[in-house]
Amino acid sequence: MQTRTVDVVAAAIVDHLDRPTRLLAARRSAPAALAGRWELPGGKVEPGEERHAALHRELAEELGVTVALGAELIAPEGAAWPITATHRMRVWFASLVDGTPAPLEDHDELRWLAADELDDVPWLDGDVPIVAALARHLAGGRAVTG
Ligand SMILES: Nc1nc2c([nH]c(=O)n2[C@H]2C[C@H](O)[C@@H](COP(=O)(O)OP(=O)(O)OP(=O)(O)O)O2)c(=O)[nH]1
Repeated sequence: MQTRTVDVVAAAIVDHLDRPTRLLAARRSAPAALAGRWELPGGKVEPGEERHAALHRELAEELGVTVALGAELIAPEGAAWPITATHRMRVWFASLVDGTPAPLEDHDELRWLAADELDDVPWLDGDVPIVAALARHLAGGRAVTG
């Protein structure tokens, strides 16, 4: 039987899209198997929902913020990052437009991490290559505007 792939969207929220130096990381509080691991805020795209709309909805629900989306962080093989055997994730850079991020839902801690601090937290396994790509952007100081 073929398993359907679950589409996830997430945001690499940075301090500035024109010269990113820090990334907002979120620690999961549930489910138990993932609690304590760090990720990019976001979630599953609902049936019939457009990806950007899903991402804005998730960020409002989880962090209480509005963002401006920048460039997409494209995976080496196609746009989507294969985060688990059944889930693939699209990632966009984003910057805050309104609200102060708070761990309202699904997370119990948030941290702004500089390029040399990204390894300080235990990321979800599927995020490790994504974070490595993000580290290069933070260190490189190039614009990630849309
Ligand atoms: N949001 C997010 N999910 C990730 C990341 N890396 C990773 O492997 N995942 C996995 C964890 C989950 O199995 C899945 C996303 O599910 P989720 O629980 O965040 O989605 P959701 O907010 O829509 O949750 P729900 O409605 O199903 O409760 O993708 C990441 O960086 N961000």
